[in-house]
Amino acid sequence: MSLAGAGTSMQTSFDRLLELKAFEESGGGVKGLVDAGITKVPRIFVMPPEDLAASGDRSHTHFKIPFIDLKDFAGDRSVVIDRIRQAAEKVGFFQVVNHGVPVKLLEDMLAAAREFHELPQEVKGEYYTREKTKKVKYWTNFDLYQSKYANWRDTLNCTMAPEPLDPQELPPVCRDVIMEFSKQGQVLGSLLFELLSEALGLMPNHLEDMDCAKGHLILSHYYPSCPQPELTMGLSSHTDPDFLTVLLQDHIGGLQVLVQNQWIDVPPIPGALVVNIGDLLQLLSNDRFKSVEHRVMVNQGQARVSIAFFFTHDHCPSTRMYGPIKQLLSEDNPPLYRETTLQDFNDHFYKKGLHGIPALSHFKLLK
Ligand SMILES: O=C(O)CCC(=O)C(=O)O
Ligand SMILES: [Fe+2]
Repeated sequence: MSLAGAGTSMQTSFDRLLELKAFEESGGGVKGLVDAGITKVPRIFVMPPEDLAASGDRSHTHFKIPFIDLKDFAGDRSVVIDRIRQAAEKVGFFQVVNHGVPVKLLEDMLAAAREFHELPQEVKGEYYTREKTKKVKYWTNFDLYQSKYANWRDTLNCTMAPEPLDPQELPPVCRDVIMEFSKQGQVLGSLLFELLSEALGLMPNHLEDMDCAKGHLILSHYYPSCPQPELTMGLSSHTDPDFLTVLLQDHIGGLQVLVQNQWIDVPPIPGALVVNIGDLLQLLSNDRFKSVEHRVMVNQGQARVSIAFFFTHDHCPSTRMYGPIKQLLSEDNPPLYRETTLQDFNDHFYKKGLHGIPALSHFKLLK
């Protein structure tokens, strides 16, 4: 395979397509490039400096991503709900501890994901696919052909619910741990949707009764060490196309959130989980809760692993319509979005990819 390094020649869209195809046909993702010993970032990954730049000067901000101890919830529920409401309205992100998922399971999940991505290519290559109907997909850049720049990241994408996944479909190195993580994540999801419902002033079961916790994907991401981290990104700036995301990150760091036009680090905290509001919850809450832009920087030296637990439905056609929740609307707060099915929302998002106009604006009602 020939993939030219950064800055070797003028780039044409024809070149780009050829290079994307060569990358795809290699079947080894970004990790495969690194294992092959590349010393320059191939052109398909190179982002212009303005897209890479940190907006604002981070050294002047003391802002910290909210940190919420769910243990307090047993004592004073309203305190936890207030904190969650503030975080969901202002930042769209918070970290939780004492969330009920055993810390040992978190460690095992990260280790198993790393083990999968570090398997020899001939072994993990069996799972490499872009086939939409497959519930277990190992791939790189879900939007490889749609987005302007490829990201420095590979993913094992598992659709776990609502239709149960046959564990035999999962790679043996991470089979048991993914099944257990799915079970425990589901329990935490129910609790979070309960607290978020109350934070919106609704009955505790409101969001779960709308099937927000019914489906989930587990995305095991691997961000290989990068020879020129100043030229590319692990994951471009985006918002999540789901109701809610629970993210487990390892100790390396690199996740940043855009708060008041400044990129703020989400520091790894052992045993903690990062929670963020997705586009669909912003839509349901009529913009009260915010689905906020975030991105992942890469580094030279260490590969990073993260596990994103996406609450949404994939592979599950449902005619259920999702729009701003009626109880939250009033004359002063008219609906900002039209109703959509998850199928339509997902189709729009996957056709578009990560870059460009945010998916939610497609569903916005014209004023
Ligand atoms: O790897 C991370 O820290 C973030 C992953 C993420 O944002 C996503 O999967 O949407
Ligand atoms: Fe994300």
